[in-house]
Amino acid sequence: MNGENKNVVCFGEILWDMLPSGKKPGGAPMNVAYHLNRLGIQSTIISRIGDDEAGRELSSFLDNIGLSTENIQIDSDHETSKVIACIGADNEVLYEIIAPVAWDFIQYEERFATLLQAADVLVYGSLIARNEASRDTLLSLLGKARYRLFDVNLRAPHYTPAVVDQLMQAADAIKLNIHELVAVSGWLGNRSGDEYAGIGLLQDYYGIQEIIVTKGSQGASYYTPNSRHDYPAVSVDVKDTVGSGDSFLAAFLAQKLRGETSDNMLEFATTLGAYVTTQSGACPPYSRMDLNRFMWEKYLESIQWKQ
Ligand SMILES: OC[C@H]1O[C@](O)(CO)[C@@H](O)[C@@H]1O
Repeated sequence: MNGENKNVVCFGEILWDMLPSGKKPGGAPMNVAYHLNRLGIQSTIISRIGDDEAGRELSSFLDNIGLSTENIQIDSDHETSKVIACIGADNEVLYEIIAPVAWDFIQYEERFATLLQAADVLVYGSLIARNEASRDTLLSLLGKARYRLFDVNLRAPHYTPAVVDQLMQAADAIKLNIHELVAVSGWLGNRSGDEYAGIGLLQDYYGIQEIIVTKGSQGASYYTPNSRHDYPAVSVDVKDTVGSGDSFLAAFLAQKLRGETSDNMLEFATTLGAYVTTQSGACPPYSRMDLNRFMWEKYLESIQWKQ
């Protein structure tokens, strides 16, 4: 299976990340659509921009990379989103996500439902649900999707446990980092902070079939009701970690849609996530050759090849 006939709809924010190195296109669902598209899986983003220069620039970015702007609404009352991203200790990124912005007001359109009926997967996150208007649209669309992948992506202070719970209820699969797992399973009573206890709780409470956990230097794990796969982290010289988790998710999904094994899904996801941290911003350009070279270098490092 080569994934040619598969297609994914991503719902949520599209924005400019204002980084110390300059402004870069971003927004978790847009980043996922970007990487899927680069990896040869047809994808589209449903979002909303302002009727302004920043919005027109985002539209041209999408046009240039071959992502459709057909499902990007234009808001005449709210500006295109900008996020101030600062890099803290240990390469941790701190996001100041200004509100309200155009993507807080995505309106339901009947054609989105048609789009979803033909899509293999709907990808969504929690940030888009901070405002009632986009949240209502998302909740309506969740009912139409064939398969729902929730990228938990908690961005304080833009979420509440009640809304995250609602989004969890709808999910067939979720991706979250270890801190998010501790937080979300903590709301359900997991006081130990233990990964396996947390996973068990989410599986039992929500009946979620697939859970992907990223754990920084501890690598990543993929859980189904009767299996668990682990993959170690790849060590890199980090430029910035913006969008690394989003590229991880896109690579994981691309492999899954191609019918690859769990180990291949995790391996490729970890590799692309690591590669993106060596570049600036969430959507760097790259070719198959760039990824091959990166994987090869990492392999040589792992066997401690010395010239
Ligand atoms: O979506 C919220 C923020 O998260 C990112 O997607 C990275 O994961 C940024 O591009 C964006 O500013």
